[in-house]
Amino acid sequence: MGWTEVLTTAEMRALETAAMASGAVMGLELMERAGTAVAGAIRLRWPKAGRVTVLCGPGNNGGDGYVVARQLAQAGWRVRVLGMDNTPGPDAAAMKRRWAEMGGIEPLTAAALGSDLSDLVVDAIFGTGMTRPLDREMALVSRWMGGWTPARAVTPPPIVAVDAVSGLCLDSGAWLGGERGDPGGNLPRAALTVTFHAPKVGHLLELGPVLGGELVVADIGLKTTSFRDAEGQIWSERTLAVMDPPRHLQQDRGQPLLGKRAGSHKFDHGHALIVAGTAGQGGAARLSARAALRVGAGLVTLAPPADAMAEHSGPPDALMRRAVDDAAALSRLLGDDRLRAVCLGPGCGTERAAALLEPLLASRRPAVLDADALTALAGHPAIFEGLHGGCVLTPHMGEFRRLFPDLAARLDTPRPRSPAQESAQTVALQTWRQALADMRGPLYSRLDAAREAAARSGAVVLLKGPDTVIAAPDGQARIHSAFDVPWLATAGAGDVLAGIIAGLLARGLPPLEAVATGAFLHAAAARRFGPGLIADDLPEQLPGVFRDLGL
Ligand SMILES: NC(=O)C1=CN([C@@H]2O[C@H](COP(=O)(O)OP(=O)(O)OC[C@H]3O[C@@H](n4cnc5c(N)ncnc54)[C@H](O)[C@@H]3O)[C@@H](O)[C@H]2O)[C@@H](O)CC1
Ligand SMILES: [K+]
Repeated sequence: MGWTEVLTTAEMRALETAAMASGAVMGLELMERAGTAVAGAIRLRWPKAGRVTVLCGPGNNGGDGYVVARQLAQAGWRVRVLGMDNTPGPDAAAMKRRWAEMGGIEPLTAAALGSDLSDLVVDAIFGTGMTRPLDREMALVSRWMGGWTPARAVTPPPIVAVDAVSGLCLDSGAWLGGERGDPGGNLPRAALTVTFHAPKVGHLLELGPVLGGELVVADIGLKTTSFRDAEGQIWSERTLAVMDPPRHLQQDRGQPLLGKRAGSHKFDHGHALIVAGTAGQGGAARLSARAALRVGAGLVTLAPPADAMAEHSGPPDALMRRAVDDAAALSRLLGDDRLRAVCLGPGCGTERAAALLEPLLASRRPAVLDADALTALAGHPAIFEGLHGGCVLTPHMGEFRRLFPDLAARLDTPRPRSPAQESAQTVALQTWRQALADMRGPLYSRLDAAREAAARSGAVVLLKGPDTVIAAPDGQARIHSAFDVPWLATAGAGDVLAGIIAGLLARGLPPLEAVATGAFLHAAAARRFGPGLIADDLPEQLPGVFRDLGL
């Protein structure tokens, strides 16, 4: 499967609870499997047994650590364990006792680590239970893992994180207690993170991919536990991420999703209208139009005002042109229902965008609203009210901030857990709904923000970034993390993305699928070109991307 389910920490806890409640598995068994998976991943990558230091926290993450210690010792590693006194969970305490029969446990302090000479460090301090910033001592331990000691900077040994680098919020990918978006000095960077059952949201957003290194998702036998609530409903607020991109594009219930059928007509692939702006601003819309053509829309029409038409006379010749001067002209044009999708915003000018938004929204046509259209929406609440489920908003963080200032502000400020939420964690969870309503991550995430924005606007929202987040009004979401293509951050790349999505909407993809597929194709085009990319190169890479996908 190309799309992988991604869980919040609350969903993971609820899944574990459901599995145990069904009698399918016991907590101790899960912990043994989790620790075994980590030890196995280590032995695969470091086949020669060496010296390892395992840092064990107070909860089940620490419990996993004691299992890792035991298994590596049995495999011939020289194991040093540093742990905490307080291990209240019965499973973790049991694993700690089993390790204590084999070796010692030193107190987990930065001073104890100062002289450590191991080849590898296993970070099993905190995992999905991480709810607040590290205390002073653990912050020092964390800085040691990041290569800092009071005396000097050292090169730390490779770090293997159990579930996450301790300190990372697995719901948001932010560093708990740190400045949002700032990787800061001396944050530990793992060579390998082994997580269980499914990736967590925080592995894919913000600092998650930066600090986590290679991500291995280990099966611990929870796959048969269905993702349903107590009433038997499949939970609909699903988050999926592209982990294994190519395959999901090929088949959709047996039909080729992007391939074209032999004998089809150009109108079978839809007609996209790309609105352009006044003279001097046309490049952006032309990039969008070229992308819509390359992604396979049957017809693409560029619509500048009449006095800017001359500027748009150049290639590609496949592009049609039609002057649209005002709202009335757009209304008339949209009377042709073969025009299946519209792109409004790139190089459009805010005033023109505001004027054209009204007839566009009234037509209920699928539409990508980008750039100047987003600025226009932010300035006209009455127009914003007209957004509908066929609309796609593609803001970068600055535009998102203008459209949803309160949501952006919540992303800036760490939201502490309320005492009620903290205690809810200790209560046995009975239903998915209860679990998910009671518990949210300690930090508000980009996923939370995109979901709320989608629910509020009634449109599909794509929040741009190297960790692109996409949310639909019904709560479904997609994450497209593409930290490997930093050269995609180039002028005009957003215009191309808007055009790709418009082209896919014209081809009849439902909005959420058009947006998720568009984000994937956009990154794949950039990846295929490599460094040195300019936005003009992106549409030209799409045929190669399609060939690579076997379409
Ligand atoms: N949920 C599951 O299905 C499974 C969980 N397992 C492991 O269990 C872990 C989660 O275990 P826990 O829920 O016990 O949580 P953790 O082991 O992540 O954290 C332990 C406890 O530390 C406390 N804490 C949080 N932030 C702190 C801070 N800054 N300073 C001091 N204390 C802090 C919390 O009260 C938390 O319960 C996962 O990350 C994973 O490693 C695995 O054993 C396998 C299955
Ligand atoms: K950890």
